Amino acid sequence: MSGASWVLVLNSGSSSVKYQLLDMATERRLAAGIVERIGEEGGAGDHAEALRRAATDLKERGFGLDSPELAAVGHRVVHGGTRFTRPTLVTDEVLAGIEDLVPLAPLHNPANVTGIKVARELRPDLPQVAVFDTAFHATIPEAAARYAIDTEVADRFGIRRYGFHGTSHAYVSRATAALLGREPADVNVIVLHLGNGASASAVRGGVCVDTSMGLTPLEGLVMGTRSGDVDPAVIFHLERVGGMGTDEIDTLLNKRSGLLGLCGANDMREIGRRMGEGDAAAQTAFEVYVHRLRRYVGAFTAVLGRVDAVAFTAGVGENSAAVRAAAMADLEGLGMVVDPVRNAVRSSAARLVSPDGSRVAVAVVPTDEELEIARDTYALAR
Ligand SMILES: Nc1ncnc2c1ncn2[C@@H]1O[C@H](COP(=O)(O)OP(=O)(O)O)[C@@H](O)[C@H]1O
Ligand SMILES: CC(=O)OP(=O)(O)O
Ligand SMILES: [Mg+2]
Repeated sequence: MSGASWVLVLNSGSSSVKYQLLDMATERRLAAGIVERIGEEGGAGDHAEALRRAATDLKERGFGLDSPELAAVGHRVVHGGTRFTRPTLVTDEVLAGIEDLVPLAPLHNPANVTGIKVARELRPDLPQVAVFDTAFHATIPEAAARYAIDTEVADRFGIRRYGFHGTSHAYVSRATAALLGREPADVNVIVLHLGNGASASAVRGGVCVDTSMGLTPLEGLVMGTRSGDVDPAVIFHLERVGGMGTDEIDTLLNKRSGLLGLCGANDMREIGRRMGEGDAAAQTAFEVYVHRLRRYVGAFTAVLGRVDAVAFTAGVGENSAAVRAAAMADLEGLGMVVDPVRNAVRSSAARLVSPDGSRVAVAVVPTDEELEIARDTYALAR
């Protein structure tokens, strides 16, 4: 490859496309944007149109995708199954492999496939790299990855814990070690990625050993619109007693549950405001959210045996002092303490919120999935 050093990163979600252009010679962000409300009124009609809007926006800002500086396009792909466990150069065969995984991630993988197809059309000459959310979790041992159901059935249908948000868990666990001035191999970290989707991971010496999401991004923590853990029998009950169909229950648990289902709002800022006004449903939603989080902190403390750091990241983790304080309250016995003054500081930098000399460092570590994807992409494409 020539001296081209720009990487375009595409993160195609179920209803939005986030894009960033980075110059990997300096790791500087040249431009970033988002096309939201895909398929809704006032938004782009579909993902293909959203990507064309992104290309037009970049062109207007002086970064046309026809530029010879563009070296590669990196795509966030949510589900890589057992087949894709590292960043992968996209070929026709790889694209077909990603399409094969659509049944395991029906909300996410179709958008990722469209993103790859449109980017290939725009620049057929460029390497396209798929970076998988599941890849960092490929090291999770069998004891944590296997569900206790009939092995033959599980293997036939690919039912196991895959885990998601892997680029974030990888990036944040390394950045946490750097914040502590230690090597990733020397630290055990619990990473709490709390965005719209939310997941926790247990990272031992840089290697992921457990995570809260499972076969799909539905399991685990309470999320903006997803329920996280429920007794699987809730589904049978809704079918048999509630007369609901499979798709209806899927939509209920993925899109009408979590914080939204509990109080009608999926944004933690609004929940905070409503709690200030004495709204009981918002208070309950907050408490259910925090209780689930604490359960996973406890579980992953046991999984790791020794915890050096707890890292809060993504929209809620980076911005909500209230969630951090509540999640870590009364955990002195586990060595986890939050200093209220440090916790109240607003900053975009990685920082400690625990007092100096704490047994466990509690930290806010901003994630950067796009930079991580751009690094993986550039490393493969150049
Ligand atoms: N200042 C803030 N205080 C509390 N929560 C916030 C704040 N800013 C953002 N959030 C939360 O972060 C969520 C979005 O997180 P983000 O990581 O950007 O999501 P995504 O999964 O879409 O990447 C919002 O829905 C909101 O709940
Ligand atoms: C996998 C997943 O939950 O992604 P997001 O948080 O982008 O919805
Ligand atoms: Mg996110």
